Formats: sequence, C-alpha cells, structure tokens
Amino acid sequence: MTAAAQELDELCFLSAQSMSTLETSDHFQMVKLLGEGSYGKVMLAVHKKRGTPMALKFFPRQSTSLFSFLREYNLSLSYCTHPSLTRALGIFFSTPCYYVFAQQAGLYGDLYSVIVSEVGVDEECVQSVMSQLSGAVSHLHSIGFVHRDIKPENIFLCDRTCRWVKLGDFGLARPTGCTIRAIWYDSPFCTPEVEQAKESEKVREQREEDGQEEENIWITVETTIDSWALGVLVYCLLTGCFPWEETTHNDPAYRRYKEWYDCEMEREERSEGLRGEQEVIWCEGEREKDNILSLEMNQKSNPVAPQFEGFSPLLMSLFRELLNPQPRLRGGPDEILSYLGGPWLMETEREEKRKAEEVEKEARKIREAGTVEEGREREGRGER
Ligand SMILES: Nc1ncnc2c1ncn2[C@@H]1O[C@H](COP(=O)(O)OP(=O)(O)OP(=O)(O)O)[C@@H](O)[C@H]1O
Repeated sequence: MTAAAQELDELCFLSAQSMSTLETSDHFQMVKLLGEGSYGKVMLAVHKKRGTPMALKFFPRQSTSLFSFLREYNLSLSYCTHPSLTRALGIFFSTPCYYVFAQQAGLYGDLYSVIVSEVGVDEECVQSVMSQLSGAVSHLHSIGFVHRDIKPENIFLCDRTCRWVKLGDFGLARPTGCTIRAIWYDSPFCTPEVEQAKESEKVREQREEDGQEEENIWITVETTIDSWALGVLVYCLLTGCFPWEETTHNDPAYRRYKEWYDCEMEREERSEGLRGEQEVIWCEGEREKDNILSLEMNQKSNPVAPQFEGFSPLLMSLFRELLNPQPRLRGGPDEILSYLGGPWLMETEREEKRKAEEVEKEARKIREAGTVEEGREREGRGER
C-alpha cells in the first residue's frame, strides 16, 4: 500500500470516531437541488447561523458503506488543496437515512449543462478549462491518487463563463498502483485497456447464472486513466459530441481513430528508420536517392478519422498523447500545458463553429422572447 493510501485509511479510522448525528434542518437551510448522481443527491444549503453557502452531499446509508463515504470526504478535505479541485469544508455527519458532508459549492452548474446547451465551447475557453484541469489532475497524481471519473458532469463552474472550474466527485478516486477489478462501461471515457473486461463480464454473468465462482480481471490503477478522460473531454468541449460511443473495436468511429493512430505510429517508425538510412546515404553522397525516399514518405499520407477532421495538427498531436491506445505510452495531464496558446481548430472549422454559434444565439433569443411573451399573455389572462 502506498504512503498516501495508508494516510487516507488512517484519516478514515480517526474521523469515524468523531462523526456526529445531526438533524440537517436544525443547522442548514436548503436552497435548491444542485444535482443527483448514482450515489446520492447534492443540495445547495446555507448554514443557518453563519449564512455560509455550501454544497451538502447526501449518501443514502442503505447503499453506502461508512468507509467509502469517509474516504471521499477525507480525500476532498485533506488532499484537494488545488484551486481547481472541490474541497470539503470540515463538516460531516449522519442522519437516520444519510451520511452527509459539506463541500465548496459550484454555483453555476456543471460542464455537462454547458456542452448540451451549446455547439461546443469556444476554443479559448476550452484551453482555459483544460489548463486548470491539467493543474488539478497533476496535483492529485503528485500526491498519489487517480480520479478515475473525469467527465463533464463532475466539473463544476464557479462563474457563468467557465473561467474558473473545479473538478469534483472523488467517489471513484483510488491510490495509484492499487489493484482493482476491471469494470468495462459503455462510454468513450472508458479506456481501451478495459475492453478485455467487456467479454469477461458476459462470462461472469453466465457463471453467476450457473452458480459458479466469479472470475475477475484485475487491473492496476494508473494515472493514464485520467489522461484518457482528459483527451475525450477536450473533444466533447470543442464539438459538443463524443468522438465515439464506446472505446471498443466494435465501435466503427473508435476503430477508424485506432487505424489512424496505428498508421501514424508506423509512419513514425519508418521515418526514424529512414533517418538512420539517410546518414548512410549522405555518407555515400547519393542525394537523389534521399530525395526520392522523402517523396515516397509524403505520398503515403494518413488522413485523420472523419470525426477529427476539423482539428489542427497541434491538437492532433495532443490527442496522440492523451488518447494513446497504449497506456504505457500515454502522456500525462501536464502535457496539455505545452499545447496551449496555438490554434486547436482548423480555420474552416472555426468559421463553421462561429456560424453555428450565431444561429444558436438567435434561436435562444427567439426562445427567450417567446417565453416573455407567453408570460405577458398569461398575466393578461390573470393566470400566474
Ligand atoms: N460541490 C458541488 N457544487 C455544485 N454542484 C455539485 C457539487 N457536487 C455535485 N454537484 C452536482 O451534483 C451532481 C452529482 O454529484 P456527484 O457527481 O458528486 O454525485 P455522484 O452520485 O457521486 O455521481 P456519479 O453518478 O457521477 O458518481 C453533479 O453532476 C453536479 O451537477
């Protein structure tokens, strides 16, 4: 077990002893529901005496182990010190039905709501979001944890224009290097190295039906899981879509991307080989041969997968780092910093996006005007 994992376990044991039982409404005024996930609900609340706003995360006791609740709370409280990580506030308690802890609240929703309501976020804003997440995720990795659930729904907005975002939901975070059961899930955020678990899940279900013992595939938790998710996130932010439905060879869009990637690798290997050969050629003074070889290399071009066509070569190199199908060769989140400042979209794509944004803006204006008009009409009819 790593030092970070041991320290976190210790914090969980210690905090278990000081958890109090509270009546939520004695201390907090509920303002609104911020969101719901598979583990529970998150409410915006205000502390009754101090007036401090916060997010209260409720975990049903029936379906949550005390240890997993305390692990998420303590990780957020003690390790999430980066400005783009959502920090717990030191308040945790239980009620008859829930375990609850308080966290800094993102008051402007999450990135998912931005992506679904727009045709992708503008390029400058995407770069700003990614630079913040690069720092936040590198920080988590540097202290020995992998987030394992980076997705738009878990990135909260601290202002209306996404200038300040915070990564949250540390429920799946685990210490780097620990071993867990591989779980395949139907999403582009699932890494390609888990594809083998898809088949084994079918086998497991069958064994369960037959009353046989479970047979699991185990994987080591690596930081490269988060790099993959950051790559998919860049794509989602820029386009408002996913690059493929699921990261498996059965998915045609992923297969096309993988073919492009493999071809790129082959080209790279070939050109490295040629560079070595060139030295011999130059030594022999055969310049013409050298020129022919270069021409041949250029002719064997490798068009990108269609869903990546609007992206600049700079961004494609970043994708090659983050969306590297081979986890051992995948770049870390800090790589993102070397790709900021330059263009991520091709000029034609930028123009298309501008037009689509204009159309979307107009449509929104019409929708809003319609709502105001309907409101007036209703008022005129004396309805509320
Ligand atoms: N601190 C916060 N500030 C603002 N909104 C939040 C906060 N925490 C959670 N939310 C909202 O609540 C939703 C669910 O929260 P969260 O992802 O933490 O729950 P979960 O049950 O662990 O979800 P998941 O199913 O992704 O594991 C988020 O998508 C987000 O919209």
